[in-house]
Amino acid sequence: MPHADKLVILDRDGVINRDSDDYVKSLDEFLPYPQAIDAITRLSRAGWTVAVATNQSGIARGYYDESTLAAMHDRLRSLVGQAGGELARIVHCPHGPDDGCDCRKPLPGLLTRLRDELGLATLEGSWMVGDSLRDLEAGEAVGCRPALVRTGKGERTLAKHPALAEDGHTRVFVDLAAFVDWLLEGQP
Ligand SMILES: O=P(O)(O)OC[C@@H](O)[C@H]1O[C@@H](OP(=O)(O)O)[C@@H](O)[C@@H](O)[C@@H]1O
Ligand SMILES: [Mg+2]
Ligand SMILES: [Zn+2]
Repeated sequence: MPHADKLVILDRDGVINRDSDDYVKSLDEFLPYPQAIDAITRLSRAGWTVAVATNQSGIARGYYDESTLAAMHDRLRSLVGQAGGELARIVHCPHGPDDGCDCRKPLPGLLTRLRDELGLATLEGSWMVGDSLRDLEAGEAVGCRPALVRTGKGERTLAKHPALAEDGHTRVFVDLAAFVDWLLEGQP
């Protein structure tokens, strides 16, 4: 049974796989970082629940479709599975900025969906790991602890919002592997 204090919610592009300013539009462009696959595996094998919450406005923009996205996520699940790990859920927002949905980060709709689907009463104390401010804002809206990684848009995020590194609340890591190293070190 998942527990909020042993749940890590990951942004996808720029955290799990290479991001692109031109969007990740095909299975060939979906390039998971090996360190991220290993990190997810280490987390899940240590008893943590790992989920993914990703904005995919490229669908609304017509750059790719749901079946292409599903193929990327099948690839991701199989890479993690082959490494001995597990992803509990992958949820995405297919909408565009002007669609007025409640699930496009920084709105927390993807995270409350994860909370409900995982049968949790709250996400208080869970981790939200992202490369963009909107990821962290979505997490904090529902009580998640924010962690920023420097991969993907992370360096750009820090350059635009330098206070994130000094706010004493947001943890900053070079990549997902470094976050998992830190998180698991602190475990009994
Ligand atoms: O980082 P996550 O949430 O997993 O996914 C981000 C992607 O959906 C794309 O989000 C877009 O933002 P807009 O949706 O155009 O604002 C751009 O930042 C793209 O570079 C990026 O690939
Ligand atoms: Mg991202
Ligand atoms: Zn949405």
